[in-house]
Amino acid sequence: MTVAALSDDPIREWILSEGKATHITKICPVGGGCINLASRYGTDAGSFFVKTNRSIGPSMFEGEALGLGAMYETRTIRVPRPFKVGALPTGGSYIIMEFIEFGSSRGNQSVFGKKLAEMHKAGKSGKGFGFDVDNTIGRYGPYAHEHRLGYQLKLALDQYGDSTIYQRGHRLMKNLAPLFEGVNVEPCLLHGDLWSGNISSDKNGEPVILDPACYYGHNEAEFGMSWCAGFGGSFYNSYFEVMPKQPGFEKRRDLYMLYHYLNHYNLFGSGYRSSALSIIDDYLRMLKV
Ligand SMILES: Nc1ncnc2c1ncn2[C@@H]1O[C@H](COP(=O)(O)OP(=O)(O)OP(=O)(O)O)[C@@H](O)[C@H]1O
Repeated sequence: MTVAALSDDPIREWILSEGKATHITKICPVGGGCINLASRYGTDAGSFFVKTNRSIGPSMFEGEALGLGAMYETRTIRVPRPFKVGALPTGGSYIIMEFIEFGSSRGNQSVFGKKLAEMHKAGKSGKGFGFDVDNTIGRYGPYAHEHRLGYQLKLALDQYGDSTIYQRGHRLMKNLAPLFEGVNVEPCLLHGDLWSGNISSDKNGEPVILDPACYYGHNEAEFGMSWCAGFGGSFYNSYFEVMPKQPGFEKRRDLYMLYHYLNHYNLFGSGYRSSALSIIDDYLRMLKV
């Protein structure tokens, strides 16, 4: 067996071979991200956007590339096309993707709603719920709530010893059926982490979404971050023209937010606890359980 030597600079190597550039004109840092180092590689074959991470192996970027690729293939909303993920010789990993020239605004809300709905409609799963890899937001199986909510509840118990959240959350999970009466939940391709930091527009004003945590799930779960996404009336109106609103949508809205509040509680601490607990308590009261 021959083992290919890890190139000194696999990013450069890819750009100058499969990337079809003959030379790299300049490399500029791109600000904004907190976790990874981002750069623009300018070449005679156009620009490439590259993120590197010094400590984590390629798995995180593989998840990102699979998600971007799945969304890209729907040919609906604009996302950067992923090109290559690999390991760095110094440890860590990189992702190379299409460079997008961003515009100054977030773009037209009603176009955004329509395109997002088109993605949900086109991105149907052949394999049920979940995704091929564990991405940064976590895995999800056919019993969506048990997997996603159950995972966050267990984390709150293990991490903070929060048995109140854990027990009440489980009581809610066992009693969700009335919220889904008459609803046909089909797995759709979701961005999975749709808040304003991941929503932008290109220089033509076309909406662009970035940094996904994709999975196949109920389309309504995409609005679980709406408390920091700023979706307005025109966004929802055009969304529902393509993906009609299902009965009981309003009753389930907080349930899908609960997952993200719990995730924030687990990641960032007790500031998010009361929001999560009050959603759980409101449902327990409403469902009389
Ligand atoms: N495909 C792209 N083309 C051009 N610029 C991009 C592209 N993707 C992201 N950017 C810009 O690069 C910066 C960092 O990107 P991003 O937020 O994806 O990095 P990150 O470190 O993975 O994210 P975060 O820390 O927010 O989780 C942002 O300012 C973003 O606007």
